[in-house]
Formats: sequence, C-alpha cells, structure tokens
Amino acid sequence: MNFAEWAPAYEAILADFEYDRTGDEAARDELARLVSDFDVSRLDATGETVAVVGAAPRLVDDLDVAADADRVFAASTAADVLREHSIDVDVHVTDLDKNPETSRALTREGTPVAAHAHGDNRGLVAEWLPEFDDAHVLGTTQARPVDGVHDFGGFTDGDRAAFLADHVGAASLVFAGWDFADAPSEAKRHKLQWAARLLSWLERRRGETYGVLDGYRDTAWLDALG
Ligand SMILES: Nc1ncnc2c1ncn2[C@@H]1O[C@H](COP(=O)(O)OP(=O)(O)OP(=O)(O)O)[C@@H](O)[C@H]1O
Ligand SMILES: Nc1nc2c(c(=O)[nH]1)N=C(CO)CN2
Repeated sequence: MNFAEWAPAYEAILADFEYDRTGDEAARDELARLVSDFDVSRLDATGETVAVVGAAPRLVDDLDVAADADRVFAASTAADVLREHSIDVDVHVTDLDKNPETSRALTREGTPVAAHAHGDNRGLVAEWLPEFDDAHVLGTTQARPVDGVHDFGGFTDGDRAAFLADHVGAASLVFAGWDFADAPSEAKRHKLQWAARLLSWLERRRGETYGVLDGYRDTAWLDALG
C-alpha cells in the first residue's frame, strides 16, 4: 500500500483519536535521523504464508499457527511469548512501548525490527534507537514517508505487521494471538477497533477471509471515506 491509499484511513484515525499530525511527523523525522535505509527485500515473503502474531492472552493456544507458518511477523510482546516457546520471529513490529529490550536483543541477533515512530513515542525513539543494531532496523511511520522511514499502512503493532506482510508479497496471512473481545482497557479497545477496521480493509483488498474478524468485521468506515 502506498501513502496515497493509506492517507484517508490515517486522516480518519487522526480525527478519531485527536492525534496531532505534526507530532507524528516530528517523530518520523527524529527516527529518520537515527536509522539507515533498510533493504525491505530482506523480508520478501512472495508465495509464503505469514503468521501475523498479536499479543492477546490466547496466543499461548495459537502457537501451532505460528509454528506452522513459513514466516512469523510478531507484534510487540507477542515476540516474547514466541521466543519463550522457541518459535523464531522473522520481524518484530513495535512502537517500542512495551518490550524495547526484546527489540534490542533481536537486532543484535540479526533479526529485523520494524520500529515505528508516532507523536506519543518520540522519547522512546530517542532513547532506544541508538541501542539497536542499526543494520537490522526498518523505520516506519503512519505519516507521509520520508527517505529511510517507510509507511506500508496500519496503525496498531499487530495490524501494521499484517500490512507489512502484504507489502512483502505474502501469499496468505494467518492470525495467532488475536482476540477483539479481550481488550484489557477502554483505550486498548478503541485501538483494537481500528485494528479490526484496518484488517477488514486488508481482507477485502486481498480477497481473503480472516476468521479472527468474525463478529468484528467493519468496512462501513471505508464507505464513509467515499
Ligand atoms: N486482545 C488483544 N490484546 C492486545 N493486543 C491484541 C489483542 N488482540 C490482538 N492484538 C494485537 O496485538 C498487538 C500487540 O499487543 P500488545 O498488547 O503487546 O501491544 P501494544 O504494544 O500495547 O500495542 P499497540 O502499541 O499497537 O497498542 C496489538 O498491537 C494488537 O494489534
Ligand atoms: N500519535 C499516536 N500514534 C499512535 C499511537 C499513539 O498512542 N499515538 N499508538 C499506536 C499503537 O498503540 C499507533 N499510533
């Protein structure tokens, strides 16, 4: 997905959460100063099944889905659960707010980390990026991309992992550790509502059906965008 396609969804998210676009852009620019360009073809998943792994408590019951996939794209703390169960992560997708130590360890082991900058994690970007092995960092933004900082679409760590998998050519997406009924707080529920909306969009674009969306599928917002 390119930024022109993503922009209407981004605008809707900015409005709904009352986020400040200039904050996202400042964070993006900060990240751009801290990363080198990453060769995204390293993540090529053409023809492969990618497990998009979220951090819902049910992940421990879904580990076989990740273990059986060709590739594993892990969001935030899902990476820790996978590693505890000896399942290799192909990329860690994170906005650094939960387990930056894991991201640091992964980059130092040579595993790519898709590190996301937004208006509410600038401090984390400044604190943690210098700690990472820059050779294995893919910088991302939800704002307009700039040199070295990409925007493949997506909002929460988990749905950004799905949009990344789409971008790198995944033949099919499977989901582990997703549960839209199990949000630990109202703030998280609101973010997961957007994750469901964005995955509904991706599902439609890709002509797939994601069982995790049953009961939560929402494309009405797309029609409202016009
Ligand atoms: N029930 C759930 N609770 C939490 N995350 C979930 C759930 N179901 C799916 N997810 C996905 O798992 C991802 C990782 O969850 P985690 O709670 O570790 O992340 P987070 O760092 O708080 O995420 P974010 O910053 O994107 O909100 C979320 O970004 C979300 O996309
Ligand atoms: N500005 C802003 N952007 C975000 C935020 C957030 O809290 N603020 N949280 C996200 C996923 O948790 C993704 N994007």
